[in-house]
Amino acid sequence: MADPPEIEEATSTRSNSLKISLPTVLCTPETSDIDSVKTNSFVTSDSNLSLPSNLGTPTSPLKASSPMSLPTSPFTKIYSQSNSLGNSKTQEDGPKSLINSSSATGNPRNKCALQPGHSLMDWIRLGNSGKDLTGVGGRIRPVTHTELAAHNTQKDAWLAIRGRVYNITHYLPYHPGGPEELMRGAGMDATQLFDKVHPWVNYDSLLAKCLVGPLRYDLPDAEELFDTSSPSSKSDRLREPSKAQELVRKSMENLANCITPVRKKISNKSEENAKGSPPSKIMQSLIQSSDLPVSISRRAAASPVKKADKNTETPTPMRYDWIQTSTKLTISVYTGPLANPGGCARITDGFLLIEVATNGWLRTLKITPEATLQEPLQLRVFAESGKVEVIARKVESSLWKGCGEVVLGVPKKISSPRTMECRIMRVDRVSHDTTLLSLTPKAGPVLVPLGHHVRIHEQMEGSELVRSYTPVGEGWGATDDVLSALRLAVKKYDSGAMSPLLASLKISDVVTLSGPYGNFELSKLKTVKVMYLIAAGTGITPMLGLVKFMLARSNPRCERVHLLFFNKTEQDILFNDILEDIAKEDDRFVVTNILSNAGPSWIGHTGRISKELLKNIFDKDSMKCYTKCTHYACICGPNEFTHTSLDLLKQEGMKDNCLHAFMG
Ligand code: HEM
Repeated sequence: MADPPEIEEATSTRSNSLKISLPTVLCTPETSDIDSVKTNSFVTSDSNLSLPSNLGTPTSPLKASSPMSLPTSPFTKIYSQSNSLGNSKTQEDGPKSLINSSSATGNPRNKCALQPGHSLMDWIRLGNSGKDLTGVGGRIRPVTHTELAAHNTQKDAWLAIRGRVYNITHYLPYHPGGPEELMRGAGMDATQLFDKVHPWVNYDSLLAKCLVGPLRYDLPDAEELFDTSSPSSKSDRLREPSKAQELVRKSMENLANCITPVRKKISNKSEENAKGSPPSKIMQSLIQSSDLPVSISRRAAASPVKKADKNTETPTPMRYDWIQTSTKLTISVYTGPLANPGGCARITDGFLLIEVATNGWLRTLKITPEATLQEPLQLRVFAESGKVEVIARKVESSLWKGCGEVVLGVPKKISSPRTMECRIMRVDRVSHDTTLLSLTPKAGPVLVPLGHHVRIHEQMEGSELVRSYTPVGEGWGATDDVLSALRLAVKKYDSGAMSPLLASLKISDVVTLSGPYGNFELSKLKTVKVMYLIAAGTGITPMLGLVKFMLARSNPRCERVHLLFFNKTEQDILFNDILEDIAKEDDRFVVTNILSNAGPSWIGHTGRISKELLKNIFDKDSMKCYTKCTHYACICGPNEFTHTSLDLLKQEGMKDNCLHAFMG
């Protein structure tokens, strides 16, 4: 699913002679040779060109001596005062003094050799790949000091600088000073530490995709807020902002910092920009050279909601937002935390149509883009925040004034599932009898809510055969080169009516799908920290998405996911390697395989689901439901297996509210 790399390593020269040197200095061995460090990013220059926030901070308007002498690194703030050592570097110092070849700390340089594949360009590529680097689904939200402090391990590290909290977990191996150095700032407000080491580093560009949200000040207790011990007279206290006012001011400032539209930071003439003036040519070429996000909408709009009928529930308003690079337009639709949306997107007669379904309601967005967009569209969801993202490619690479005209449809109640023609794009084998079919709907990508399924319809001898399949999502065996595909794991039963037919399907064949179906409610996992997943055979498919969702969620952070996976023989265990890899990487995930027909070499559990087995594997006491439960169990497999499992879990003290059985 990664975008093709659009950025060239090192230096790229544009037709207007603008030379943009990307900061090879961050990855090259150190040298005192002047020529070879000319690409060093610590240059000072003097003109009033401003970069978008991703290229320069608002507090440090980019200065260049001429349009031709732009700083070599868009990722490093230009500094013309002094560094942490007090070494003044002004333009008058001449070219030599523009080069900073000493350590930020005053020690000999202690930059680390980065592992292969961890250069700055690799980091930018990762940022552009669509991977969620925030770890919280990409939705900006306030973070308290207490929450920040909890994220202080190499596997889960957050840090705050100037009121913004960033998830630095993914950046650790890319940090030129080494992960250990960066970890010194983990779990805390690292502004001072950062400024002490390298105040010029443009952290907000580098970590733009890692932004979690503004740092919220924990509420002080009443005594502290209304400090009565102060000897100052009332009039004096009125003049000084109170602690409460100061707290509100700081929180608001941090929040504004995080939500200030990037567009505003593109230039000092932000208002003009907001009204629609496109960035200058120089800006355009800079932006195009990196394909970083350059503008987002000023305000998210909400969809109109039908007048509430007294007796019928009404949908919550849908908000949307957009962001662009020179080559892509991304529309984000916010459905709310754990709303578990379904949806689809397509381009029809030049319009971009987006449909989003939650809670039985369908909402539509019809966008008349400023210029032509092309397929294939990419559609994905951030399950925790409920954000749906549609990414469309621009036919011609340029920056638009806006995303185009948007018409929000009136929400409609969904009456029946859709039927769609899908083309097979890939066929991958995942076990001796199971194939993974990657299908793309002809009309455009479709999003199936987590834990929901689709049905395949096949005609055979005049009658229609129907089978249910839960899409397995990305990263489960097939390479993810088919954008927004539905991936279905189809097990072949030799005596089956339909599965042999499906197993014989080839690339380019067309099948009819309907859906989505299901009654799984993701919102029931709102407070869940411990998840029990009990699956048999292909009943593993709905569990896969849940494993990934639970391990990735941050609020609350999941403590444990325990998968009990029942199969006949060892070779029947689907996605075994991947599950094992996840368990190796994340000790919160535990897989227990149980075989009913184990070979002589099997040393694991055997048998069928039973009270004894559950007692052996699970901590019995932790399964009991009390008033406020933070655990949940999901079951999927043949009917008899599902019913037995449900009964056993209830006997162990689990209540209906904490149980879900996936039934085809
Ligand atoms: C707050 C805790 C941090 C510490 C203790 C730290 C420490 C260091 C150290 C010791 C170096 C090597 C400096 C040298 O001698 O050349 C370095 C380099 C660097 N760090 Fe950090 N760092 C921190 C945070 C960050 C953050 C948040 C970012 C941005 C995302 C960042 C980006 C960089 C870059 C780009 C360099 C290379 C700059 C150069 O060439 O001098 N660092 N860091």
